[in-house]
Amino acid sequence: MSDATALAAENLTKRFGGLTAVGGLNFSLRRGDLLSIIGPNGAGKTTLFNLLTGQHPPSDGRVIHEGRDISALAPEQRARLGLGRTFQISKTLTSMTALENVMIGAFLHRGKLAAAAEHAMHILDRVGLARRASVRAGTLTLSERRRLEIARALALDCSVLLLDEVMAGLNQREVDDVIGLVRQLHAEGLTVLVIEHNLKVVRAFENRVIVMDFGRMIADGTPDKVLSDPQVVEAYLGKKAE
Ligand SMILES: Nc1ncnc2c1ncn2[C@@H]1O[C@H](COP(=O)(O)OP(=O)(O)OP(=O)(O)O)[C@@H](O)[C@H]1O
Repeated sequence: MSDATALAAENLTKRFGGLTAVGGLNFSLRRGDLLSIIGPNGAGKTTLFNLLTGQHPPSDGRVIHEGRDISALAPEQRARLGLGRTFQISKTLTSMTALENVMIGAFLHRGKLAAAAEHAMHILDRVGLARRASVRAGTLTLSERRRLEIARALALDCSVLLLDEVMAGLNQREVDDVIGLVRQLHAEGLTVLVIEHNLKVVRAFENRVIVMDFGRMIADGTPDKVLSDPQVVEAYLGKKAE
């Protein structure tokens, strides 16, 4: 795996009036890294994603992608550079089929309908949804919709994938399946950032974790190290880590 920096935050800050949702965050990811981001409700995790993918302009600091400052770029421009994401509130178009949902993104990049359909089908297969291609997205199960969200991000040929609580509401078997999918995408070379509340998932990934609290990073390291850090236990868990 190359050690080139895929994505970095430099003093990244977002203020909403008097509230600092993200305050002076610094981290750097190499291509092919997998990073979990945890923290209590309101810690600033989704705001961090919004800063990285351009939904929010930063109040201060910079977002660096492959060595280039992309802080002033719009979300679509960042998507074209390879930043793909899912949203906490699904953006799948429920009246369209799974295939059509993925084709929209594929079409943006390919510009020809037949090529977009072929690419979208390939992606549905990659996320395990090929058999559901012609089913309306609104009738998919929650777990399938999460896969579809991921497929929509992949359709934009992303090299960095940001997943915002894709496991929320899934049962254990479904969580295990999505963990498998994320591992597979990571093994294929994607750089992956995962916002996650389920600590079993964070442990399962066995990769770097950063912990946010009140917009700041309070810990950074392996799951074992981070989840036994007294500051994390107090701030995040409010009790002894499982
Ligand atoms: N557009 C906004 N305008 C004003 N305040 C906001 C906005 N977006 C987020 N906030 C505030 O910023 C803080 C961080 O919110 P954020 O959604 O990033 O937290 P989070 O860690 O993702 O929480 P959760 O785990 O509940 O999703 C919260 O206090 C939230 O109310």
